[in-house]
Amino acid sequence: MSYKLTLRTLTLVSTLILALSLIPTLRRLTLLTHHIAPTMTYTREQQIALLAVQRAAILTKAVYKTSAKGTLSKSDASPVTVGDFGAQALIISALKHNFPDDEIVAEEEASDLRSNTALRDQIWAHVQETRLQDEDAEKELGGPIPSVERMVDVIDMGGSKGGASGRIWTIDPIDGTKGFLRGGQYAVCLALLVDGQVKVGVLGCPNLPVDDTARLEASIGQDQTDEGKGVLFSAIEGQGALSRPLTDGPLADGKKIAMRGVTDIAKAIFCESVEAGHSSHGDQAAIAKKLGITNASVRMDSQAKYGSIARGAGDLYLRLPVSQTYQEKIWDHAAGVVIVNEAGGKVTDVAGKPLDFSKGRTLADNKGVVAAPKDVHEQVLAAVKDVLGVKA
Ligand SMILES: Nc1ncnc2c1ncn2[C@@H]1O[C@H](COP(=O)(O)O)[C@@H](OP(=O)(O)O)[C@H]1O
Ligand SMILES: [Mg+2]
Ligand SMILES: [Mg+2]
Ligand SMILES: [Mg+2]
Repeated sequence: MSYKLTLRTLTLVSTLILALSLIPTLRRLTLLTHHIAPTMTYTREQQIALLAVQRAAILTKAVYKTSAKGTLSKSDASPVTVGDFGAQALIISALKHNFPDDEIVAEEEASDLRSNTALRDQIWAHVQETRLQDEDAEKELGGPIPSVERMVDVIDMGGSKGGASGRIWTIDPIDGTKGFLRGGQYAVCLALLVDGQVKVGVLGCPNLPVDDTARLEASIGQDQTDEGKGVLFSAIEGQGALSRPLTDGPLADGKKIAMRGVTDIAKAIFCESVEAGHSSHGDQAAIAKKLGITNASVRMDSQAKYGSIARGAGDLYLRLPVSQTYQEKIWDHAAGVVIVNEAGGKVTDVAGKPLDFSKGRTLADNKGVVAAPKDVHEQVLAAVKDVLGVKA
């Protein structure tokens, strides 16, 4: 009896010792699956980004339909509207709820709203009204912002300096604000940088056709209807690029997109900014001519250009600098670049260097943008260098 008891005690003690000795290994394993798995796949980040962009686009569409868009002129004479502020508030609120430790580089800041309470209240009215129809998805984003004061504070949470380390989200709540005001193209843009590399990108383009195969059309501005319009582009580094309809309801499934194979560069469709002050239409025309391209350029505002070439509606996007001092902003390119790369494209500056997102809020080490299918990028870049060289 006492022998049996000792044996049982011994077995119990040794099982206990074994279990205790396994704890560090088990803990390491859980940490591994917890930390490495999500950051390697970025599925959750993409899901939240898609929903956040979708919700922000619902707001911008509602603002577009109102006559009072509350346009202010910023210090660089560029416009900002109720739509830009409201979309930024909703996106930051969703990011803070899901990823409280991540940094945020966003285009807008709230100082004007602290003195202009009329504009602040106009934004608040839209922010309060905007919900995702899908209640679970709305909950995933943390639900509504609780007060107008909180909304103003949230808008100001995008002031990170950016840089080469850690997780940094970058937001352009309305890219192509001038296009938005004209009824042209605009995009709600969100991307995640990890140690200076773009890992996830989402573009919401309410005025592009849903149909990935629709012919690319110049879109300077017209009265927009929602009929057949609205697309969400997304990409995770190394996992391809997707498009899906941008609706007000539950997220549709994504479809893989790819750039067109260009066999004859003379037949390529190239797109550029509407605004002549944002890129050199003259240099771009000279480059197209050098490549034998006779089709007129397709002019449209915003990163809708990146999305359009990524799905093969166009082929090239040229953004040649107009000024030697202007530095491109990271939020104007991050999402578009990962989407084009993942669709089989290549994006560099005019010197052939990849865009470097690790330099802070701007692409301080780059000048201009040349985006093309991988196979023809070198040929396009040679024409760019030729034209710029001739000018110098
Ligand atoms: N001088 C300049 N050169 C290049 N880009 C400029 C510029 N001045 C403003 N921009 C940027 O051009 C963006 C629009 O690009 P596009 O011409 O392709 O539509 C603007 O984004 P916002 O509309 O978000 O302010 C703004 O950041
Ligand atoms: Mg702006
Ligand atoms: Mg922009
Ligand atoms: Mg903007």
